[in-house]
Amino acid sequence: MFEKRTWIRLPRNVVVGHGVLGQTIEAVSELHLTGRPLIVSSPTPHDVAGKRVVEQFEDAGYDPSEIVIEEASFDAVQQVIDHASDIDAGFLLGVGGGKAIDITKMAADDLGLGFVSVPTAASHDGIVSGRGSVPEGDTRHSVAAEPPLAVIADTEVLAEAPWRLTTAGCADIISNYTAVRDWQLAHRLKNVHYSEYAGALSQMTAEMLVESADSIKQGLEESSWIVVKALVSSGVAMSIADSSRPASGAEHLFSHQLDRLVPDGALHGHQVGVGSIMTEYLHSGQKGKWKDARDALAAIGAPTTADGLGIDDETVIEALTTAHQIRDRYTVLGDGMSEEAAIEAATVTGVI
Ligand SMILES: NC(=O)C1=CN([C@@H]2O[C@H](COP(=O)(O)OP(=O)(O)OC[C@H]3O[C@@H](n4cnc5c(N)ncnc54)[C@H](O)[C@@H]3O)[C@@H](O)[C@H]2O)C=CC1
Ligand SMILES: O=C(CO)COP(=O)(O)O
Ligand SMILES: [Zn+2]
Repeated sequence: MFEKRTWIRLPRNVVVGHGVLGQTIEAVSELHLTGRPLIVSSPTPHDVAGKRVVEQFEDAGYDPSEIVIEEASFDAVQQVIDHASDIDAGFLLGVGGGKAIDITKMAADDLGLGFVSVPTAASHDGIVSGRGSVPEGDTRHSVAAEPPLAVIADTEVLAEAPWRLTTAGCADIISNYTAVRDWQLAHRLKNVHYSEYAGALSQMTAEMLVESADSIKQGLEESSWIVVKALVSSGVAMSIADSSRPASGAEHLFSHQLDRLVPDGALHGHQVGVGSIMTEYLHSGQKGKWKDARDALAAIGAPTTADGLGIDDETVIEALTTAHQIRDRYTVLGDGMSEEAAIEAATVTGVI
């Protein structure tokens, strides 16, 4: 008997473009959500977009409530759950960068409520995904979470965000190359399930972004358009796979480990980008494609070195040699790199 099943959860409305924040009510009312909206944001996103979202709900006769979270943690998720329960929220909107959006989607999952994603930066590909990623102690939990029913990505808001957030989003996409290579390796060596559709979409998204590098320039709203569409596409790949595998391999393990070692270090996208230069080298050796990864990152102005991340060489080596411990995900790091091999990889690729 044929027993395979797949259940792909995707947003119904993906609204991207100049000024679309002003269409929040329109995009949400189509979803037939009822009850009080709870708007979750962090301090800056609250100022640049959250307030406007709240005002729109007030003007439209809803009774919105809001909460501004300060950090990405399980405590913050709990704060949102408690607040939503206190006010008897009907649905949630996450307004901000990757952390605010992840916290909202995890809280929505727990509460069994609908969730709408309102990114204020094109900095990460969790905009659409049904995964939430929050550190806890020594580990990183990427858990199934409520995927957004709608995404409202205003390119005017995204273009006004600091440019480094956009280059971080580009680097998060460029890292899909190595993520897919790790996934294929895990499939061959460990029989991990591999989705051809999700793998191909993730890879194609990275290729299209790299091909558009010339049009990704500071001050051009068009750049935010190109990047956010790639982020959406990468998130869809994760939804198809029902896993972050298409967009998260060893380069992400490296970044998650850096987050532990240097809590206020560099942006997620920038860290995974530098990680992918080294893991590409580990996959294909000195004559392999690591220079392509480095050049693609350099072309859009993302860091390619430890210095560029503002992280010292020793910490890079420590993160590389311990990254395999962060979660049960087989990658090119196998059961761990020796210190000598890590120094070699980081030195040959010019990261340190
Ligand atoms: N769930 C998923 O599938 C994914 C989750 N992530 C997670 O997302 C997080 C990284 O997201 P980021 O956005 O890089 O970090 P973040 O959410 O900390 O944002 C970075 C900074 O940008 C600020 N910011 C956001 N919008 C702004 C604006 N318009 N103007 C000025 N400042 C603004 C934020 O306040 C924050 O200080 C990580 O925790 C990562 O693990 C990343 C990719 C996928
Ligand atoms: O950052 C991500 C994809 O870009 C999410 O991956 P993680 O599962 O490693 O948190
Ligand atoms: Zn990422």
